[in-house]
Amino acid sequence: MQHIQESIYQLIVETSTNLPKDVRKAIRQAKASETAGTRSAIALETITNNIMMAEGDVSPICQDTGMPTFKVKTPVGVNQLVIKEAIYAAIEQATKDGKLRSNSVDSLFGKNSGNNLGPGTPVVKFEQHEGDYIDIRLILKGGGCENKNIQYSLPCELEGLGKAGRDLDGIRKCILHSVYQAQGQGCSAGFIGVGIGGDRTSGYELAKDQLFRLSDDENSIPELKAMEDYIMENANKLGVGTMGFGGETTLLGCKIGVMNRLPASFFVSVAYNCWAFRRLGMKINPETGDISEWLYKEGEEISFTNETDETTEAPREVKLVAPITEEQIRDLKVGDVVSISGMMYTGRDAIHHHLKDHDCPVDLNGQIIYHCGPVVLKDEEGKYHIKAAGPTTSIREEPYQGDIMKKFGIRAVIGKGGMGAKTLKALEEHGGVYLNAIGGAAQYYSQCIKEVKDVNYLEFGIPEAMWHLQVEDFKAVVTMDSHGNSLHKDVDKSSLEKLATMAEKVF
Ligand SMILES: O=C(O)C[C@H](O)C(=O)O
Ligand code: SF4
Repeated sequence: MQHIQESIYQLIVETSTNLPKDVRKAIRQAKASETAGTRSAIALETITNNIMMAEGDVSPICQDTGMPTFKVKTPVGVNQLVIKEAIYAAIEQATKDGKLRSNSVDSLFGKNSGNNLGPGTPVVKFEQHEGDYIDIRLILKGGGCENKNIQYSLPCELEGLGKAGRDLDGIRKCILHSVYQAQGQGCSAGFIGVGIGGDRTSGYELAKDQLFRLSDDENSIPELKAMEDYIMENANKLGVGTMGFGGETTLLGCKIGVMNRLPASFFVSVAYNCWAFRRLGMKINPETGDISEWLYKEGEEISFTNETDETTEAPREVKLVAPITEEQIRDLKVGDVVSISGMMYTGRDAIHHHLKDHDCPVDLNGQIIYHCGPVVLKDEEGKYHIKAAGPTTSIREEPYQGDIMKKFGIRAVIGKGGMGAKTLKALEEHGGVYLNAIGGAAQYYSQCIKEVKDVNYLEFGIPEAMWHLQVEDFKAVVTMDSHGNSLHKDVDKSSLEKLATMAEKVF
């Protein structure tokens, strides 16, 4: 098996940089269903551009390269320890080469291991099979969509839908609710894997296993096929849309599996995966370790074309260069597009937590904070280069954001998925704005970053450090303004109303 490490390295690189065909097909269909010129259509344009850029540059589609999860099937007699070692070595190499972000963090002390190895990372599951080849599949599932996974214990009470009982209709309600509760925060439109039954652990495992199915396969259980079709049709009526901007496509795929349960338990577990659904696999020759076949790659090439016939009026575009004045911020309204040039500073979980009771090494008065944990490489001269840099989910900073904006005079924050009532109030009082960038579009934004000027707090690890970025024409949409308006609040409300129309029994 002398080539096994190289084969696994290729699997990791390809998974991080090149979306499988069934996923591309679903995204292409979503794009075709949106009216050109709408916010969702523009977001999908950025997403499809990003997919093509990542493939062309062999760079990560999204900066969050997730929890690497390997499923390995071996013929009887193959040494699984050798495969495990090869996986670890390939993971380390792919991290060094900027194909994976260092994502393994000590849960007690916050230290990033730097090489994506550590207790529980990566996830590797082995099974034996009757085949004469090694089957290795990999999913790179990011943290933002992982946070939107949800597990229901039936019977339960669901907002909008009422009581969900221990029957098919109760399951239907849970699945619809799971899509509603994700809103745009898991970078919708998403794919869901659903596990019915099991215990809390095996239920989630079953849900994740569904993500290894092709998104256009057919369920062999008629009841579940009917449920998958129903969910695809009806979840897309919720109007959450791409990135929670509203629109026609909220769900790109739904796969449901079932297993037995205990008499006292009835779990419905849902694994939510963002549009950047990175899943590939390969068959490997157990003698040499060479790749004999790629999985999830059958069929014609799926590429994307750019629409030009805009039928809706293009949104207003405002140019911003920091430091920004309160007057400039008060002029911005939900729906405006801003194009930023000049400086912005990254800050996410660790920085927000730190700044709440510390000073900042840079003057943030009038400045822009970008919720982003980039992939960064250092060259031989010691200069940093951004390899991928899309936004992270902003709601995690909800407890701190308003106070920090006021304390340091920050005028704008960029992130994705929107923020809550506390931040909205602070934006109004202080004169601040929330800007939504397109989640997962890490290559698209990385190309707007012209230089890394400096970095602070590198001891928090690469994703959590404060990177000083010089950008040019970095585009984002105003989704929360200083006049009390929030697109996220509006979409949540209207999608909950839609959900409530689906309360009646169907199955
Ligand atoms: O950690 C990140 O960069 C992003 C994360 O996957 C998210 O969706 O919030
Ligand atoms: S930022 Fe969005 S696209 Fe990237 S991993 Fe997180 S949820 Fe997925």
